[in-house]
Amino acid sequence: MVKSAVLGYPRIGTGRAMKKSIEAYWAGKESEEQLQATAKAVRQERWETIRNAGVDVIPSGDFTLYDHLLDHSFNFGVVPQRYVEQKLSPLDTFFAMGRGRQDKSKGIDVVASEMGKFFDSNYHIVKVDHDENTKFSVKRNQQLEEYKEAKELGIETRPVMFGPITYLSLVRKSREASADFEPLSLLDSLIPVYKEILTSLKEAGAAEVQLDEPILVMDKAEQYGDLFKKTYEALASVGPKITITSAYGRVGKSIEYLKSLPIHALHLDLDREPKQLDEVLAALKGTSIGIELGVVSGRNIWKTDLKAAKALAEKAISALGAEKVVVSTSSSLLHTPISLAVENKLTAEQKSWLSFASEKCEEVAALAEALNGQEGAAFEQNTKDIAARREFERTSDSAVRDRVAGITDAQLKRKSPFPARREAQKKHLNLPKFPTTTIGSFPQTKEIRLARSKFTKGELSQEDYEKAMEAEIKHACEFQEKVGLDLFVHGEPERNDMVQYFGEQLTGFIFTQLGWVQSYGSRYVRPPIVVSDVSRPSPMTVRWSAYAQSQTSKPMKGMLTGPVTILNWSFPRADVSKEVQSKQLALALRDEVVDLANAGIKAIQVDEPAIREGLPLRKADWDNYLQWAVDSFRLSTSGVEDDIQVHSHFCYSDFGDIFPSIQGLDADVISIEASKADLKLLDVFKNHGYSNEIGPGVYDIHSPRVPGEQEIKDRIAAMAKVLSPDLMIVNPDCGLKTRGWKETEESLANLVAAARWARKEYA
Ligand code: MET
Ligand SMILES: [Zn+2]
Repeated sequence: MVKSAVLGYPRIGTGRAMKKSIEAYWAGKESEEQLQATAKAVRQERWETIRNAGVDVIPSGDFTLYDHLLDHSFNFGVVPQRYVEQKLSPLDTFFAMGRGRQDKSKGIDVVASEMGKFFDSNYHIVKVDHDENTKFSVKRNQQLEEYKEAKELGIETRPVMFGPITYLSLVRKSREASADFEPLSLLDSLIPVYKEILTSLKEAGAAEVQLDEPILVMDKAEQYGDLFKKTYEALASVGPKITITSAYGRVGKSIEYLKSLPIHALHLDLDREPKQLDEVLAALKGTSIGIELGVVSGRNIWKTDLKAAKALAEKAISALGAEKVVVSTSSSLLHTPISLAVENKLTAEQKSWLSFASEKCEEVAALAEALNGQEGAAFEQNTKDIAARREFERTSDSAVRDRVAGITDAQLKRKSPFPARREAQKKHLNLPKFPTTTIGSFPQTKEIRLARSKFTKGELSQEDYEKAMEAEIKHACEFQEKVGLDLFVHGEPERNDMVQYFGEQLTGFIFTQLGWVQSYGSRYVRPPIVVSDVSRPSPMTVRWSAYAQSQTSKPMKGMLTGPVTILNWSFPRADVSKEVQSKQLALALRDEVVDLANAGIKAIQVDEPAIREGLPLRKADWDNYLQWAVDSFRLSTSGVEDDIQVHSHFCYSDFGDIFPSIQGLDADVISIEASKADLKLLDVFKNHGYSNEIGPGVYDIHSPRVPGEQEIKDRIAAMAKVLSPDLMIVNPDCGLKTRGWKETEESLANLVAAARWARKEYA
């Protein structure tokens, strides 16, 4: 019998139940008991959904109130001293590690742990500090708790954890650690903790556990044979049967050592990397290791072609036998929305193309059934739906296709090189040294959100909506005058989201109403879905930027989301390459950039925060990606005269790997995140000699904490050691939409004061 499995499920709850409850708890409006009750109900709902879909292997232990990597650290008792000192309750300590905490009246002031993108997804993990003194223990046995909780509901589950090697590969090395310290060196002291947890699970009756080792899809894991051998020999001896999962890519050469581990099964991501199956089957043949086939995508929302999946699975069955084959999701389903059933604005045709988390559960179940000889109605319907989608894919916009095919080299280049552009821009913009600016968005208050949602629902007329947005933009301009910033932004009040806003105005996208996907903590996004060719019927932002410019004599920075980011933060179509989709977007944005310049906007920022996360996980795949990603950005920004200052923004500072590409974007100014990360990361700009202007963020915007003036001065001074003061601009790490006005005003006032100090200091 072939079994079906699901690796993990969204944690956000129907109706965004968790977000509501967690944020109410933070605001002091809900008690810890109320929050835990919501969490328990959501866990029950998840398990029952998966079980009712007919899935055999149901995950537990993958729930979290913030981030599951943070849970691991916290559960292992890894709580850095700065959090211990705050003397908070365990739950508040956990949240402080995730998002920082400031309560001046109580003397509480602690910054969050570093956040990082999770593999090539738009999900963020919380990377807790580790150093050579880090000790592990079982402070909280979440896997056991959840396993028992499900069992009480009559549901047998497979507990899930990160495997120890991935855990240690993802956490952060603390600033206090010695230079040659590597978290992986803690493996020997972590293994006993895993043994203890696995032993407890076995005693509680768990037959199987799932240890997620996505680090296996990275090149470096090919060197980890000894680590895997040591770890899994130790773990196999105590616990339930172990399935190792390898989501987000291919296991590559690591199969050489994986095939001799004492494990029950190896999971493969066959959505991303179907070609790896043959090699892996050949390696596993003759061993006792079974295979779990991740054929239902955990990353995209297209209906699985069950016929094709069945053919792959049949290969595995004939190589290893049905008893050793499980059909599964390619990764946890946490990257997909919960259910299509609640979407009532999508047409029946559109719905027939798609599959969200709960439908994906039905897919794995239907696939297993078919493989076991009962091709049911669901399978038959799937075949019809897939055929209809293929039919739709054949209809295309030939004007868009032709324009992409006709892209010339000249369209990828600004008129003059940076030094000449800089002179032209100096005259045009008239900014001081250490110019201050922000990354685009200002606080999105309840009133703004209400106005937008009323407008969407038709409860607010176009005219009143525009008035409301203009009032907000006017307020943003007055605010910036008051705090004394130099390069203004309009504040983005009209944007529900930096990708959705553009998608809604372009052809080729569709939108869900409730298709929320967790980005980090209680922040969820609703990625648009690219379903056909993309073009721009009319200007998208010019109206707002021009209005903003009319409100001030300071230069206004136009604000666009870049092609690669729009694509990476959407669900891309599966029938056309990402390169083509990105270039279609780039051409649409190019027209917008030109229109903004014609409307008198002198600086234009094209945000590309997602360019790095789109980087393929395997180095061999990088060049191809970087080529089209950089070309797309250049295509979108090179249609304007030299005096237009092109900015770009990235929410990270680790450019070591991709420096030449960042330089290759040839933006006049880039802003990056730098306040939380190690300033050493800035060395790469010095070492490679970055030639254009740069604004390393001087304070963290993910936390409500207000940075002191001295703190920002120190930050600028430290940065000025690495970067040329002549080329530095001063800005926060990222946009301010998640913040409140009060803390924003205090923070920016300190930022402006620090920049004024720097002008004198480095005169
Ligand atoms: C995630 S990057 C965000 C950039 C955008 N312009 C903003 O300020 O919100
Ligand atoms: Zn950002």
